[in-house]
Amino acid sequence: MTTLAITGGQVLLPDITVARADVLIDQDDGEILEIGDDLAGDVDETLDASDSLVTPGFVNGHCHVAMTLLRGYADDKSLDAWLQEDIWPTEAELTPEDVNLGAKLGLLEMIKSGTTAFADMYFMVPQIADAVEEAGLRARLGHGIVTVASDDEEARADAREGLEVARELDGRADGRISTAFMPHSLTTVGAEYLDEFVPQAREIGVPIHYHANETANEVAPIVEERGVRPMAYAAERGMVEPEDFIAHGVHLDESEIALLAEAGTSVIHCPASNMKLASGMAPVQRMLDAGVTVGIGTDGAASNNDLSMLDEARDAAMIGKIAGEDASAVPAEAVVEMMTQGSADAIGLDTGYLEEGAPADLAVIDLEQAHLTPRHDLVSHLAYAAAAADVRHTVCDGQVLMRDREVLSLDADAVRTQASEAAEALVARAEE
Ligand SMILES: CSC[C@H]1O[C@@H](n2cnc3c(O)ncnc32)[C@H](O)[C@@H]1O
Ligand SMILES: [Zn+2]
Repeated sequence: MTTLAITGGQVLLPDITVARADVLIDQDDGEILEIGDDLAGDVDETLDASDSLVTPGFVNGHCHVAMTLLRGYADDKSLDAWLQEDIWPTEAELTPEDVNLGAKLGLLEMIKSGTTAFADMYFMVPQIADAVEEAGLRARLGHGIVTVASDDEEARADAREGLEVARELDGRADGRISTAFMPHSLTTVGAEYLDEFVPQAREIGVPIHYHANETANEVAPIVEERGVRPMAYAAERGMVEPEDFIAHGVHLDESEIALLAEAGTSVIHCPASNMKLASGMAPVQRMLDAGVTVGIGTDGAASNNDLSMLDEARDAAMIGKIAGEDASAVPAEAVVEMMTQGSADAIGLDTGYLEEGAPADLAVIDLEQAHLTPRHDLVSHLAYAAAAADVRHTVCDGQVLMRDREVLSLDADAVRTQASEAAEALVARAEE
C-alpha cells in the first residue's frame, strides 16, 4: 500500500466544524484511512498543512468547462442575446481539439482553486473525458442536447448522441467519470424528444440534468403553451426524479419548490452567472427550508468569468441574503455545506466529505494570509474571505494534483499557451 499524509492542519469535518488533525490516505484505493492527531501507519509521501485548513475538494455542480475559450469574449448581455448573438455562433466553429484544450484550461483552473469534482454539459464530450482523465479530477459528464432550430433527423441524432455518451463514457478514468443524460433546457428541447428519449436514459440508469427556470423568458412560454409551471411540465416528462438535478432554478414558485422537495430532485445554484446575465435571484433559503438539496456551480467561464468555487461560495452567501431580505439567510455553514456535500449529493458522486473510508478528495488552504487573519472562524473564512490563490495543495482519488501551488497532472504553461492560441483562432473563424 502507498500512503500519503496531510500533516499539521485543521480539518473541516462533515458536520461543518473544524478540528486539528492529520489525514492518512491509501493512494492505491484512493481512500482516507485515518483522520486523527496521532497517525499510526507508515507514510510514503507527506503534504504539509501547517497554518492551513484541509477541506473536502470543492464540487462544482454545473459547468461547461470548455467555455474557458470564450472567457471575456461576450460580456454584459442577457442570456438570450448572449447565447444567440455571440455564444452559439462561435460554438458552431469549435473543433474537437478546441474542446479538449478549453477543458484542460478549465481543469487547470479548477485544480488551482481546490475543485476536485464537477458536473459538465457540453458538446464533443469524449474530448472532455480525455482531459478529465489526464487532469485527474472526478466528473459527471453529458452531451448537451438542443433540438430547436434542427429538423427531426438532426434532433433525433443529437438525442441519440446524448444516450451514447451516457452509455459509453460511464466508468471511464478508473471510475472517476460518470455520465448523465443532458437535454439543454425545457425550452430548447422539444417535448416529443424528451418523451421519447428520457425513458431510454432511465434504462441506461443515468440521471437527467438540464437548465430550468433560469430566466423569466423560459417560464412564460411553458405556462402559456402548456398551462403548467416548468417543473410540473418536467415532471410530466419524467424528469423530476431523486437522481435528477437542475441548473439555476431562479424563477421557481412555491409549488415548484414543494415538487422538487417531494421528488428529491436537486438544484444547482449558479449565483455569479445569474447575476452577470441578470437572470435573477434564486430562492435558495426557501429551497433549503423546504428540504431541497442545493449545490453550487459556476456555470461556464463565459458567464462568470472564473471557475473558482470560493468566489461562488461568497456570491451565494451574499445574494442569498439579498434574495431573502434577511442577513441570516444562506449563512456561512450552509454555503460550505452546499459547495461540498450539497453539490456532491446533487450530482450523485460519492465525494465532498472527509472521514475514514471516504474518497481522498481534498484541498489544503493556506491560512497565512492577511485576508485570512485573525482566525476566529475558519468556516466563515471559507465562505467569505478565502480565494483561489490561497489553495496550496489539491488531491483527488488519493493522487496529488497540485503540490505547493504547482499543478502536477497538467503542464500549466503549455495548456495556457495552446488554449489561448485555440481561442484566438476560434474567434477569428467565427468573425470571418
Ligand atoms: C448544448 S451544450 C450546453 C450549452 O449551454 C450553453 N450555456 C452556457 N451557459 C448557459 C446558461 O447559463 N444557460 C443556458 N445555456 C448556457 C453553452 O453555451 C452550450 O451551448
Ligand atoms: Zn449552464
